[in-house]
Formats: sequence, structure tokens, C-alpha cells
Amino acid sequence: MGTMSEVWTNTGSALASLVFIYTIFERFFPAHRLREHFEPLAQRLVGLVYPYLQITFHEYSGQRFKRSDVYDAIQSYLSKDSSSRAKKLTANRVKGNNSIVLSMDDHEEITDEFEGVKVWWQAKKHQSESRSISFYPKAEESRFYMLKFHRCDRQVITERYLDHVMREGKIVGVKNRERKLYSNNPSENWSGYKQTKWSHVTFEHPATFDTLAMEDKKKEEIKNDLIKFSKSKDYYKKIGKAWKRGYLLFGPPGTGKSTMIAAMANFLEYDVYDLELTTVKDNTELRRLLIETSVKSIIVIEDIDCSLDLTGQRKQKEEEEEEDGDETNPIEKQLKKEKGENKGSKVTLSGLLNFIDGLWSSCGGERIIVFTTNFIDKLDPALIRKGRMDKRIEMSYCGLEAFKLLAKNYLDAKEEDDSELFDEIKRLLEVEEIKMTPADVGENLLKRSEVETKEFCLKRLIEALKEEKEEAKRRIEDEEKKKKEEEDTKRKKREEKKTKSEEKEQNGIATKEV
Ligand SMILES: Nc1ncnc2c1ncn2[C@@H]1O[C@H](COP(=O)(O)OP(=O)(O)OP(=O)(O)O)[C@@H](O)[C@H]1O
Ligand SMILES: [Mg+2]
Repeated sequence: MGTMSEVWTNTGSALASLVFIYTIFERFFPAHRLREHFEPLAQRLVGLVYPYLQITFHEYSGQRFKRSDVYDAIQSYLSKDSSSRAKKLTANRVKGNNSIVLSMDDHEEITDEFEGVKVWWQAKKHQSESRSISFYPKAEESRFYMLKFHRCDRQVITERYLDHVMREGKIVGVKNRERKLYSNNPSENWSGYKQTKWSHVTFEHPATFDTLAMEDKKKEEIKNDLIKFSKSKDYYKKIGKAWKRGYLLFGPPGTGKSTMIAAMANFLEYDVYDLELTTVKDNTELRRLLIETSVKSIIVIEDIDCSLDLTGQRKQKEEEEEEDGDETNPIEKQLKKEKGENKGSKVTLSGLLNFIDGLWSSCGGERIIVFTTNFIDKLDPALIRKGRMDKRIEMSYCGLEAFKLLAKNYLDAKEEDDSELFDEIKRLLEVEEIKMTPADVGENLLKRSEVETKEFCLKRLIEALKEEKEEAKRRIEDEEKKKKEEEDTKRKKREEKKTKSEEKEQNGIATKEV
């Protein structure tokens, strides 16, 4: 027993002495100081014998803890084949995309080969000891990738391999990502650390070029134009133009302008920025919004003729002069004036043109800008001249080809099965030239219940087309009647004016004679 307690006492005092010595040592040679002195030296020594170089890519960079694009690209690049090489994987499901994206887990290592050079990638995690409170989620846990390669391959890696990783990574990233539909917020919401110039929801519009009813030839032309654009990075660089393309979609309501934009976005796998111009206060705000848009995106300005007075000063003045001369109702005039003043937005035509043409559209990569309008004649020619709007697309009433596609998509109906009904519709559309929008045609073809058969829906469309014909006839008659009435009132006014001035003249002569 005595020996046991002796052992305990001796161990205790030995431990106490050790702690004492360590405390004294720490006091005179603090650990971090030691590290500070010895680490560079140690690294130099290691460098002499260790033949590899390492590059670190952090997940967050910059002062604002912005997620690094480079890190994202590397993650995407490595996700491409890490599933077959890494032993530990993490699975992420990209929303809106059914597939699961696998990437290597923390502390995993995989190898890659490029031009015969072997490299090692490691996913690492650094746990900071700081206990500081942070606004950013898990700021004290930082992840990074470490790239290791042989010293003699430095040139290949820095000059070509990293470029290759970025390029490939971005392509994979675009494929995996969840596409978004952005809309701009009023500038009151722009402050704070979480700047929210744009709010977004997942873009899940089902429209594609296959579901879009229009002539095949026109559709193919647009698709080819889009493909050509998306592959012309080098061409645009060569000719010194910003890599962007402007489309102007015009046509009556319900002809598929918005649907076409969705089809374009789905075709190119781009994000969509729906820019509501009426909430943009001035040109500076417009510029700031554009800067925040990402590459591979479609910027949409719908109903451009209604969004703002973009018709320019020239036309406005002309209209004002016309109004003054016209002696319109003063209340109406006042209302119009107030409406103009209350618009609240000072985005001008020239601001918008700069936005399309200028520097701002060239910061970054490919962008498509789409304008839509119901009235092309209302737009200022400067806005729609060639070069600004690279392509004008007219969305028009439903033709035979468009009808056939809708019938196939909505009802699985084919010409050979229902030739009689198809012939009748063909006659109504092509001979009688009845104008109906694809939206209305679709509405009539849509099966609203199980009892509604294919024939029922086709017949309903025929009835609707006939009604439309009658309606159009009535509209024309009404318009002619209205026009005639207006002309009559104008003529009457002119005659009244004339008789009044004649009376005045006669009165004048009479007074003179007196
Ligand atoms: N060409 C088309 N092909 C297929 N569906 C169409 C077409 N045009 C219209 N539609 C259908 O009609 C609906 C309305 O169309 P859309 O909103 O694209 O018209 P729009 O031209 O943008 O009208 P607006 O000028 O009022 O904005 C869509 O939901 C779509 O289902
Ligand atoms: Mg629309």
C-alpha cells in the first residue's frame, strides 16, 4: 500500500513540475512567437527536399465574404468525375433538377491528369478557433481546395490547366445549376449587408420551342440565331462588340411573346431577369441593376411602350402641340398631365439606349436583351434601329402550322385522323382569313373535362372561329360608324366656327358703317 501511495505522490509532483516548467517556458517563449520564427524556416527546409507545389482556393474571398467563383468552378469541375474516383462523397440535389450532384467530401483526395501531367486535388476544411459572433453562417468553418503538383509542371498548371478547370467547371456548373427568374426590387430595399436589388424564384416555365406554336421555318431561324450567338464569344471579341444580342418581340396580346422568352431561356439554359422599368427611378439605378445581372442571362423588358414614355421628346412635343390645338376637354388634359407627372421614373430613352449599347452591357459575358411590345409603331425609331435590336420577331395570329402544332400538343390530333375538321379549320384560317391568337386557339382546344373528346374540342374551335368572324365584322362596322360620327361632329364644329366668324365679320362691318 505504502509503495502505491509513494508512486502516486511522485507522479503528482513530477506532473506539477512539468506544468511549472511549461508555464515558465510559455511566459518567456510564447508558442505563437516560436511558430512565427520557426515556421518560415521549417518551410524553407521542407521546400529544399519536398518537390511539390500547392495552391489553395478558398470558398470565400474578399472583404465581403463573397463566395468565390473560382471555388464554385473547381467544385463543379471536380464533381464531374469525382463520383468515380473519390471514396467519400457528398450529395447535393440541385432544386428543380432531378439529378443529384456528387462532389468529393471534406479531406478527400482525387487525382487528375492534364497533358500527361498528374495533379492532386484535396477538399479541406479549416476550423477557426475564434469565438467571435458572425453575421455569416458558419464563418468560422472555412473550406478550401488544395491543388498539389510537381514543381517541374508549374508552367503547364498555371498557364493552361487552371484555365481548363475554370472553363470546364463553368460548363458543368451551368448544367447543374437551378435556373432563376429574377425581378428587380424598388431601390428602397437596396441597402443593408444583404443587398437585394433582384429577388428570385426558381425558373420552371414549361414552354419550349416544341410547344411554341409558330411557323417551323421561323422557329428554326430563331433557334439557329440563338445557337450562333451562344457560340460566338470569339467572334464578338474579334469585331470588338459586346457579347450581347437584342430581340424585339412584337404582336397583339396572346400571341406568345412571353412564352417565346421562356422557350428561349429553356433552350439556352439561361436565367431570366424581368426588368420592371416603372420601379427604376433613374438611369443610375438602371446601370446598377444591370451590373448585378449574371452572365448567361436574358434581360426582359415587357411592354416597353407602356413601361415608360420611351417614345422620346420629339413625339411627345408633337403630341402636346396637337393637343393644344385640339381644344380637348380640360379635365381630361389635366388628368393626362397628372398621369405623366406621377410616373415617378426618370429613366430616359437615352439612358435605356446606353444601357443596351454601352459599357454596362459589355461587363461580363453573354447576355440577351428582349423587349416586347404590342404596338411597334409607338416606339421611337432610334430604339428599334438595326444594331440596337439585332432581330425583330413578329408574333402574329394563329396560322395553319401553328394550329396543327397546338392540336397535336393539346389533343394528340393529327390531320390524317380528323381530316374533315382540319379542312374546315384550314378554310376558316386561310380562305376566310379569320384572326385568332394562339392563346385563344389553345383555350378552345383545351380539354376541360374527361367528357370533352378531341372532336368536341375541334368543333368548339370551329364555332369560336365563326363567332370571331362575326365579331370582327361587327367591330369593323362599329369602327366605321364611329369614324363617320367623329367626322360629322368635326364638320359641324367647323361649320359652326365658320358661321360664327362670318357673323362676327358682318357685325364688324355693320358697326363700322354706323
Ligand atoms: N405561340 C404560342 N404557342 C403556344 N402557346 C401560346 C402561344 N401564344 C400564346 N400561347 C398561350 O397563351 C398564353 C398567353 O400567351 P403569352 O403570355 O405568351 O402572350 P403575350 O404575347 O406575351 O401576351 P401579352 O402581350 O398580353 O403579354 C400562354 O400561357 C400560352 O399558353
Ligand atoms: Mg406577355
